[in-house]
Amino acid sequence: MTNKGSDLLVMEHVTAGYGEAVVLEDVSLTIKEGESLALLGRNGMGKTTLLLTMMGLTQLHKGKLFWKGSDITDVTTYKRAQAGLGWVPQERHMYPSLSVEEHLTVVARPGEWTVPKIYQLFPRLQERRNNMGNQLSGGEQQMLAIARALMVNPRLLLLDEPMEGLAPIIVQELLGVVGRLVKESGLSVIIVEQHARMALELTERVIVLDRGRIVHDSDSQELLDDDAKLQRLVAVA
Ligand SMILES: Nc1ncnc2c1ncn2[C@@H]1O[C@H](COP(=O)(O)OP(=O)(O)OP(=O)(O)O)[C@@H](O)[C@H]1O
Repeated sequence: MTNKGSDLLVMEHVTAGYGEAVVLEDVSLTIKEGESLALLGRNGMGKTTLLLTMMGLTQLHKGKLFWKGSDITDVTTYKRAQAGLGWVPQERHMYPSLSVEEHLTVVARPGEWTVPKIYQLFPRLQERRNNMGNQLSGGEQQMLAIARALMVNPRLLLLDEPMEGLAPIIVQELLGVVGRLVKESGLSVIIVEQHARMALELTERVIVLDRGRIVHDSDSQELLDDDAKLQRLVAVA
């Protein structure tokens, strides 16, 4: 069960980008405890930039960010991660010389998520526990990337295109895991995904970005039920 509750992350009138270049324009967004959000939009519309901005990895031009009510606008990425923002970037950044289990233990922080609990969620990682980072398939690497972020015991998990480049059978396996995370863990999750319907089926709420602005915000089911609108917003193949 999700635990709908208080505001977790609040962005107020955020304008951000890279150096002088503005990518996000006047974005205001509130993520609540336990909420699951699909972040959709065509290529280059600013989805990754929005996640990077939450982590403090872009140039903020205007606006403010709050985490559980505290102003984190000027807080470093490291401190944001410690406070509970867990980022799973598109590039998976595995270490060839660390085993699967070492990837998990080096980042572990006290909390609900432990190695045994991770292995329950990802039995495949338990099977591969002694494999090195460079001896894993793409799907296993993605599972490990998510598992590693969970070991930090975040409150909000940011998943940037977790299914990208994976074989359909692995996508199904990963979908099952992410679905369980979203529905059972009480964690807040934001999923950036090119496969819009897949993301909508996993989540409760959706926002769509168009040229750096939020142009749609609704229940995920509502957008799933309105095919014409979904086509217009994200040009689903
Ligand atoms: N490091 C960077 N420096 C300058 N501009 C960048 C940088 N990264 C991305 N951009 C630009 O920011 C805009 C938004 O990119 P972003 O990656 O956030 O989009 P996206 O919606 O995640 O797209 P995609 O689905 O292709 O990943 C694009 O115009 C892109 O060219």
